[in-house]
Amino acid sequence: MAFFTKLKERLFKSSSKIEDGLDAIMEDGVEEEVLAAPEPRPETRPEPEPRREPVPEPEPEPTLEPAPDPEPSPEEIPEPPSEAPAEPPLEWPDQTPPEAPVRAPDPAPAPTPQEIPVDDVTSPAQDSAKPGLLGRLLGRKEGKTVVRRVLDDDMLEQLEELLISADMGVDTALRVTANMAEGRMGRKLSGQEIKELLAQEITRIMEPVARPMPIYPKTPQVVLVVGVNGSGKTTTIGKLASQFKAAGKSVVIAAGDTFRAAAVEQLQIWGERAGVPVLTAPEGSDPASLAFDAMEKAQADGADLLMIDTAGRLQNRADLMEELAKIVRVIRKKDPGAPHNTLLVLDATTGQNALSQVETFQKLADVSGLVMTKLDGTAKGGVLVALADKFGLPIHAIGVGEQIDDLAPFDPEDFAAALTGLERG
Ligand SMILES: Nc1nc2c(ncn2[C@@H]2O[C@H](COP(=O)(O)OP(=O)(O)OP(=O)(O)O)[C@@H](O)[C@H]2O)c(=O)[nH]1
Repeated sequence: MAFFTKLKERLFKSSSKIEDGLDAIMEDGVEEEVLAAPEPRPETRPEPEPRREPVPEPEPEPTLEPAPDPEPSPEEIPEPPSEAPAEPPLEWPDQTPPEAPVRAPDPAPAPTPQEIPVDDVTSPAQDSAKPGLLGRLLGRKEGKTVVRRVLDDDMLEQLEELLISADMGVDTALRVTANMAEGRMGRKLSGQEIKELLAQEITRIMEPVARPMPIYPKTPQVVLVVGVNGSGKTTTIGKLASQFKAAGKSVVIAAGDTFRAAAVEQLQIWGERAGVPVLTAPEGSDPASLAFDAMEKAQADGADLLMIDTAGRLQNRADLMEELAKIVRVIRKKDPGAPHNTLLVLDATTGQNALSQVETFQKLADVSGLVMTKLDGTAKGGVLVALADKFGLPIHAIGVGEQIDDLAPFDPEDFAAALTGLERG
């Protein structure tokens, strides 16, 4: 699926964080596996030689025998190609800020040089630049050996920490790992199996909330769009308007954040792009009055949808609550069932903060669904899982860029695969 590829590329910061973390967890616990397993190289040569000792010539010089090169004590096996001694582990954390992973197709965000070495370097050089303490083991992994690790308490704890660091939140991370472990403790799992299990759990949590915004037969359908400043309300309205228009719906937009001239201008630009009329009011005028006018126009024009932008000033919560309540009161004079949807737009880069925004806006308005923006370029995509787990609100769409077509329906399987770095056919 084309969008999956795009999503995976865009979500790379999140996915590579979890993916790299999973790789590190696997490699961290794999010692016993590798030691007990293949890689006979170093052993084969040395062994045969010592047997030459009992040769003939029981003459002098018995001392020469032990001297030769062999003597490969079996304990040394861990030393593969002597590339990366013990130092790289110390360097690795410095070079690798929290996010900058290895697979970085996206040039915009992290200006770090790690982006380039991506696929070109398939050699040990790349491996040794990976998670530090594993340098030695990685050399060995080159072969076709499947690395497995026993699922034990230690590993579960590492998984929990990884998911928490990926912004899934403590409760969700614990639940996810507990489910992953159920019936599997003590079993040896490969990295691929772990990714699959994790993706499966994430999909399970996300599936019930993956619902497109419902479209009702009654028109105009009024969509109130709320969210803090900068969360992406304007952009999302523009993208949604464009999609609805492309689907044959007629749309009207009301620029309800009348206190910010810049916000109104932005919305007008998006309206132009989408080919949708944008109703505005003088700066500082009553947003409810604009909403009322917009409602009249939408009804008069026979529009299918009216999208109302709102202010996002959380600093003055009481004012904002009153403002939103007034908008609702006023449009209900025209249609008692309005607004039919109240979309809360959340910025994924705020991570755990998104959770408190949902709580706050649920008190301010009757939130009916979420749109999560800026999933591109953030390592905090895991917060969606926490949101789904905690609130169960429908996620109607996700924003993965600033362009008009960078809004996609939320697909739980694609998302889970992208987040965990699971390859999908
Ligand atoms: N990368 C990325 N940027 C986004 C996305 N959605 C919105 N943005 C950017 O986020 C910034 C804020 O978006 P707006 O749509 O203006 O946010 P807003 O909530 O309307 O903000 P106010 O007008 O201040 O209330 C803009 O620079 C957008 O281009 C997204 O999905 N991905």
